Amino acid sequence: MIVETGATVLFEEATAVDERRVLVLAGDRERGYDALESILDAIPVPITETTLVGPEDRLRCEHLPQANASELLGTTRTAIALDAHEGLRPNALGKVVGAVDGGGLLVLLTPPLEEWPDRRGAFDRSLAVPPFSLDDVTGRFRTRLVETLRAHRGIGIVDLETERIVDDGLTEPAPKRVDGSDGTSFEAPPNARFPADTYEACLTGDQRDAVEAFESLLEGVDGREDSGGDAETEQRRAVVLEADRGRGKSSAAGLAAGAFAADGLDVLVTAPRSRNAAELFDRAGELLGTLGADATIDGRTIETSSGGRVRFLEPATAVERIESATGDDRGPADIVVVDEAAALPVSVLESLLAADRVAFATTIHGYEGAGRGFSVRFRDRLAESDHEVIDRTLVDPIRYAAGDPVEVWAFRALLLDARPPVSPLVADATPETVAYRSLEPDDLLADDRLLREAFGLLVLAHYRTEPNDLARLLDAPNLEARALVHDGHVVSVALLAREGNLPPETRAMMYEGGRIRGNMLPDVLTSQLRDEAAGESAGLRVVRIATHHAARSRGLGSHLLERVREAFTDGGLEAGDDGDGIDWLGTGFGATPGLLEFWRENGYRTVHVSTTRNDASGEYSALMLAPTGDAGRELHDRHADWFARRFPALCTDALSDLEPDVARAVLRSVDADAAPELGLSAHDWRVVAGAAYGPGLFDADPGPFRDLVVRYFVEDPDDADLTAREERLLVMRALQGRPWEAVADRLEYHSYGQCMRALGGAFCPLVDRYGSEAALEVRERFLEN
Ligand SMILES: CC(=O)SCCNC(=O)CCNC(=O)[C@H](O)C(C)(C)COP(=O)(O)OP(=O)(O)OC[C@H]1O[C@@H](n2cnc3c(N)ncnc32)[C@H](O)[C@@H]1OP(=O)(O)O
Ligand SMILES: Nc1ncnc2c1ncn2[C@@H]1O[C@H](COP(=O)(O)OP(=O)(O)OP(=O)(O)O)[C@@H](O)[C@H]1O
Repeated sequence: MIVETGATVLFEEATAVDERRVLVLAGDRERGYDALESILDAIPVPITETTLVGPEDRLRCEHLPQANASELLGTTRTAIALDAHEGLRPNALGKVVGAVDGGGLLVLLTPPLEEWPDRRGAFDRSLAVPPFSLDDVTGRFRTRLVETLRAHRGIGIVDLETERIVDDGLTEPAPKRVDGSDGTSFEAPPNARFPADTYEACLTGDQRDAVEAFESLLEGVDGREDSGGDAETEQRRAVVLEADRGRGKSSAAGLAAGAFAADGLDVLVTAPRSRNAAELFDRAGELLGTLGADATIDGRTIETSSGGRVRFLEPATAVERIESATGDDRGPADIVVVDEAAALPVSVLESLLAADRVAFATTIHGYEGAGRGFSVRFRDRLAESDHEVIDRTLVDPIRYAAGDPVEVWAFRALLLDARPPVSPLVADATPETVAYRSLEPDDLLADDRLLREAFGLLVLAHYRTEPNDLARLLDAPNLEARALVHDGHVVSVALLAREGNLPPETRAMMYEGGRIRGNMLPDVLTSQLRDEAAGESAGLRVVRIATHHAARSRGLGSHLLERVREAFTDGGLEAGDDGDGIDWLGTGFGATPGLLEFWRENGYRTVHVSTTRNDASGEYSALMLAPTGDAGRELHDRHADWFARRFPALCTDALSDLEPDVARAVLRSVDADAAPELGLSAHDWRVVAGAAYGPGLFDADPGPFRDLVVRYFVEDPDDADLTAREERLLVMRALQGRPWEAVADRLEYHSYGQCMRALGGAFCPLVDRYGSEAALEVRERFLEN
């Protein structure tokens, strides 16, 4: 009874001020469910607006397991209950909190709070990376979470064991407006192209500005003149809406989509799941209703009598339709709208840029959605594209009132807004001013500023840091974090994972196709590259490294890697009880020429390139090793040899679309000792020298040319006889076998013939350097003529 009353009062306060409240039901699980059912009966929330997130479908409302919490992204629910008894995925918590409506309640079902940190759940099992066991996983993330639940406003706590309300969660706020608006009504801007109703439907000034930004997409559509009056140059355009959750960006996109459709235009909407675009379709349908447009709504397709349409397509289908559009064909739509863009892989976003007019709506701190791919990688690609980009940021909250205490709590508990130190604090950092330090989990737990700076740096610099990573940093037994600090502020940070050192049974299991947690390098080297001994030696993988953007290119990243190497190798401070240290350092990352160069400079050498692109970054991954002991040297050497040998075959197959500059940097980062012996026969040499110096043709027998190219790049990476363009030509034509026309076009040779001659010319220095007697004879013969 006490619990229902407490919950009702808390819910009423939430409703009165359009804020959210959290209610923690701590104690026995069955009692928790009993209490939850009576609460849901007591508060006036329809079952259709309630979701249970947990392992079992126990209530009459919608049910989702934590693993599927992404379905809630971008949706709005009045009450959500999250059952954390069998474990809590931090990512799921982030997604769930973001979907609760103003005036709504999040109910957390937890074990007794004092015991919760020590309870191991399903998520903890994912942190128990071999050779570590579940007992090695700690409960610091939950310790911190419980502290924040106790400390923050707006969070009620019920002790189910004593049936006591420990904290009523009431904040007794001053009364305020509850319709989500700031009270203003919005008028259309002068010369607006959208109907005035579109603007009048907006709830904040930010949303109005966002809708206005969409008007720019009308220019040039369907023969409409650009505002500059130049209809010939059809400027491609992109609108980007950024906001924290619940600021009304999907709704702004929906209002614009409705206005486009009323005007007879075809709008294609895509998002990770059709459900994520629910608000967008609701607003579009409502606006068409207000406008009195004759519209039919059928699921995720709205059609208007003026020939307009708003329809949803899955991202893959949308990409396929957009990319297959050719020439004058405008493609599958006049305008493409991408909702929850941050939750889509960068490669998909990039493909969507094939559309002339495209809008992206994305969250800023909501990296609970998918990581920071949008800001970290995609922003650069967008800037390089020929789209004129219009940015709008929506600040004022709509889903819930400004100052909502649950948003404040979620940001803190999951570090959604963690940032690196402000630039002036680290602007003067150099390798001479910084100190190397270990970021021990207990230190991070005790020092929130240190934790925020380190985690904030990782989030900002990487496309895939999420709340689960915060828990990993605090609790995973295989992870270590090290940093360089300047005046106590984190300026460079590295996340390190212990890998390898695996017992024979585990290695055999991997070799026979079994899966293993963590251990990325041994796993790939064993399962894909068929080396059963790969997991034997002990290594340390640099999972992530980042330097503050205000202090890059001063040698700090390299300094941190050097300090890590010293500490973890023979005789180093962190070399372990036996003082023997690790056998190798390693890394794996989305390969770009700059990063490959960074790692090469630091002594790491490539041993593998993935055969598929990384979903989130759209890049191929490079795996690199830096041996620190004999066992590591052996592991490296055999893999470097195998890699150099297989690379040409990969280039005509899985890596046929690898960027030529990445291929150049990959080969240059292979250890020179792995340069393949040239087994060219006298005849092979006559073919190669004949193409370089005489009338011979590469096409007649490409094999010997390929070996030569690999040798050229690997053997002496710092000594280039060829220009960058010639090297790209070697990669694209000789290694990847791309068609002559495509190569000539991409490298801007005037003709196919000129491109063929250039390839022959590019082999001259290679014949000069490596050619056998037979090759040199051919050369002399043609040079004399
Ligand atoms: C496993 C992984 O984590 S891989 C991902 C690495 N991290 C990131 O990409 C996050 C963003 N980037 C960064 O934080 C930094 O640029 C780091 C960590 C890569 C390098 O840190 P820094 O302190 O700048 O390193 P340092 O000064 O020792 O070396 C810089 C050199 O690396 C190379 N380099 C590093 N990154 C790049 C890049 N993106 N593009 C081009 N060159 C690069 C360059 O040669 C550069 O020298 P230059 O600026 O004189 O041309
Ligand atoms: N103009 C509007 N008219 C009516 N309701 C609106 C309007 N704008 C926003 N809302 C309501 O406010 C809430 C948040 O809006 P919306 O989903 O568009 O925001 P968002 O920034 O896209 O949020 P998320 O990041 O969670 O996807 C929704 O419940 C939506 O129905």
